[in-house]
Amino acid sequence: MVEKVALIGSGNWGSAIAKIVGRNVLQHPNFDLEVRMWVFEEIVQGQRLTDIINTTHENVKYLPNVKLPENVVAVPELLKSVEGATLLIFFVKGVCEQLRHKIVRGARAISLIKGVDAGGQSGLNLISDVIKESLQIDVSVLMGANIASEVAQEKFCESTIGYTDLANAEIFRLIFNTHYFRINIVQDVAGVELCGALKNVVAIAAGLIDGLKYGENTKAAIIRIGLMEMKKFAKTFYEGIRDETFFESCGIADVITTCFGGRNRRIAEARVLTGKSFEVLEAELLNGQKLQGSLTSKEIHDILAGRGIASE
Ligand SMILES: NC(=O)c1ccc[n+]([C@@H]2O[C@H](COP(=O)([O-])OP(=O)(O)OC[C@H]3O[C@@H](n4cnc5c(N)ncnc54)[C@H](O)[C@@H]3O)[C@@H](O)[C@H]2O)c1
Ligand SMILES: O=P(O)(O)OC[C@H](O)CO
Repeated sequence: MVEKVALIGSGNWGSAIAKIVGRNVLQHPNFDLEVRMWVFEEIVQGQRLTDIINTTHENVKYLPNVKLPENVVAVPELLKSVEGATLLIFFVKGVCEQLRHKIVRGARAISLIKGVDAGGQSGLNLISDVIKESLQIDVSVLMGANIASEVAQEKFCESTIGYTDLANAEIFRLIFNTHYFRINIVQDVAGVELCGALKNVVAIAAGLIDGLKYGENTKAAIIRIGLMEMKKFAKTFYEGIRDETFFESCGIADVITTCFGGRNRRIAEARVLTGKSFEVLEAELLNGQKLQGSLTSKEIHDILAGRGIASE
């Protein structure tokens, strides 16, 4: 079977991954050479972003100064972007319902979205489960210590795929793995995904203490306590979470990178220094990129409060 890849989303991370996947499909047999990337259309410098990407091969708004492979094609229509696709890579949530009954039989998906879906019986849904239920397909996840701009510059890092179906994990490893972006796979979707979501909460805490100038000892304590709380949260809500997952790139490594280099840390520090709200700072400082951590913090707090365990 010929595999065909579609990227659903084209922000900072989506574009960095487009560079990797676009190149990798050219290296392996049995892959369609065209990789479609769904772009939420917007006008940038008087032109449609899709036209800019398809002529300059650069996402000038979300990943400037990085060339994308020419076989990555920006598509503004969601349904057209997934036509014939057997491997779906998600960067945005909230579009699955539009894809219901519209994807090819035998397709598999992977979510690179670091967040949760506040809903379901326990108040908490994994985004991978939302995708799985909407599309009735197997869904893996990829999370790790991966600041997009550094990955796009081909600086060495690692990432973690959490899987249920080993064959699907292996095919996704094939399209993501490079000498500078090294993939490890673990059979723990919930553990890997919750690491990716919860590290953003720890990043907000790290940014706040940077703003308060508490110093490096306090930050190290926040990182250690944060990691322990991530583990406790994951084990409270899901069975089968593996301790080892927290030592993968998606665990300790992502907590470290995000507490030093990420957008969430930066905006939380600015929150203390300026007194402005997270929403205002997101709009002022991120040029269209999204801040996940403040939203996830609130969702996680509400979920815990709903169970009467927020104080833990
Ligand atoms: N940026 C990173 O370094 C990084 C690294 C790893 C994981 N992630 C995660 O990947 C996911 C995607 O992040 P990103 O950095 O690619 O995105 P981003 O924050 O750079 O960009 C936001 C994206 O949302 C799109 N958008 C804006 N309004 C929209 C709307 N109404 N409907 C649909 N799309 C809309 C924009 O076009 C853009 O593609 C997030 O969950 C993030 O936590 C990011
Ligand atoms: O810039 P942040 O805070 O969204 O973090 C980016 C990545 O998730 C780090 O792995």
